[in-house]
Amino acid sequence: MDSFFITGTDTDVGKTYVTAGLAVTLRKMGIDVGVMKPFAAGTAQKKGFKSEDIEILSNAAQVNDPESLVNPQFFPIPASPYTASKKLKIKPKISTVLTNFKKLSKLHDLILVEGMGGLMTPIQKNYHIASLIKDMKIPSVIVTSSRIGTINHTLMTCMMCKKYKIPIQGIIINDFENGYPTPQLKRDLEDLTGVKVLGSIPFIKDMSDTSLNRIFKKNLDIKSLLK
Ligand SMILES: Nc1ncnc2c1ncn2[C@@H]1O[C@H](COP(=O)(O)OP(=O)(O)OP(=O)(O)O)[C@@H](O)[C@H]1O
Ligand SMILES: C[C@H](N)[C@H](N)CCCCCC(=O)O
Ligand SMILES: [Mg+2]
Repeated sequence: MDSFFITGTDTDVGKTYVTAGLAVTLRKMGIDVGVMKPFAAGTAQKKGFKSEDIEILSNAAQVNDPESLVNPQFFPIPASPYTASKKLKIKPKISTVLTNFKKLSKLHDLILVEGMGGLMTPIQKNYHIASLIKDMKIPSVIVTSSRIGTINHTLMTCMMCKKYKIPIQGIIINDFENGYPTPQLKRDLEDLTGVKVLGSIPFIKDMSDTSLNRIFKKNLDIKSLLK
């Protein structure tokens, strides 16, 4: 069963929320889901995982994989690995990330890998999130918002995926802020990109398993995701 790299049009577009919802829904279908966030950045949590994203994803997938495996590198400043590693004079651990991904793939049926920022977030000078997806040899899922302006961001992201020859399994609209009506946005994005929109996720008030499973089963074409 294929793993997926959940990328997005930007930071804060909802990759974590969408990946968590997918993890719960696939787990409830009996799939042994693993999660990974190769690189994370920001203010480290005082307890548990440094990255809040990893805490959310591990809870959603109900896995006990160690932090060192699921999040090989955490940068304690809110920036790309390229910027943070220059500032902190440390090297991004790309080979560790790829080794860990292989290890996780042996432990679970599939891995949901969450990116960081957008597709062209630099990890080092000539190596971006897009390069990492290529090296992981897995298809992408693009999370986009419904905000006015999302069409430009989504088209650029799809074009760069095509340039890097990264397969796109589908686009997921994260409709948590007011913007375009989602049926119109779905129609326009599919027409403009030729990529299937797998569905649209509304504002999520309750991140419980029951709530996420209900919302994602109702709003997403999971069959197309897994085909
Ligand atoms: N569907 C949603 N319902 C409610 N709030 C949402 C939703 N999606 C995103 N948010 C809000 O937006 C914030 C950013 O979302 P999220 O952390 O998923 O972004 P991200 O793309 O994972 O960012 P990063 O690049 O830092 O990993 C969340 O903390 C939450 O407050
Ligand atoms: C700290 C933030 N929430 C993300 N995790 C990192 C976003 C990197 C963005 C790089 C860029 O400016 O494009
Ligand atoms: Mg995130």
